Amino acid sequence: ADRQQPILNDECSHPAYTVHIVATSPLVIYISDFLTNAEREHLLEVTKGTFSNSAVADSSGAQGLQQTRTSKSTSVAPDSVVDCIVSRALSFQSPSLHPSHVEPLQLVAYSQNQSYHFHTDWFTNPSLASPSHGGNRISSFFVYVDVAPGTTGGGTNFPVLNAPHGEEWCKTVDCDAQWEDGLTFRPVSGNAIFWMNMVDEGGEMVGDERTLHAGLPVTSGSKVGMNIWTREGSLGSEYRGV
Ligand SMILES: O=C(O)CCC(=O)C(=O)O
Ligand SMILES: [Fe+2]
Repeated sequence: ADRQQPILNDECSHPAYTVHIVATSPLVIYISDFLTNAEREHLLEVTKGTFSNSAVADSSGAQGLQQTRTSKSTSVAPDSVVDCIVSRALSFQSPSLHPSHVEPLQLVAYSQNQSYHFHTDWFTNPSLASPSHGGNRISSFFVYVDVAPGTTGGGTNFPVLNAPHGEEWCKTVDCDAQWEDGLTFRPVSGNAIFWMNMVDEGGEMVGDERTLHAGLPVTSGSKVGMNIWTREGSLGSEYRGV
């Protein structure tokens, strides 16, 4: 009777998330309710006090601090809840995708006036996409883990992509944005954006320039997001922290 009760079930049950295709080239999919509230709280709890200034890889491949990314980041250590989220992200993509293709999950926290300038998640520097790195980042999930009530700004903007038409999109897409600014997702807790970073060019997979995106400045409130990056191949164990 005095046995400690697990906070969450270890069975890894998945929420009934819903998906909508936003674009087919590049493939962009919007996912509602990708995380449960219990998972969101768990991620915040296990990373509390571990955030430090976000790094960016420069053209030489070196990781450094830059004004283009003013948020704070942390890696999430694997546990049963985290592994369950990873398995969800894997099976979303393919039933045959091996967990070794996924990078350690990263949380990124923005407070007022913080942002992440335009970038691609795939690396332009081949040294960061070598076979031991599992090649390049084939896909990205950006998950809104926690958006404070009343937060303004903090959308995720794809300047080269077109916003889908229709009133029904306006909860998830910023319908007030200028057409020429491209596609901007509103930050909504628990929801996620999935996209493919690479495209087949004559039989070779290359980074897709159209996946350029930014984390727009949070103008008030705060936002915590999570990156789930999948590599083309198996990531060496030294990069998976195991
Ligand atoms: O904050 C966002 O909306 C996007 C963040 C992002 O693109 C990243 O962390 O790679
Ligand atoms: Fe990104």
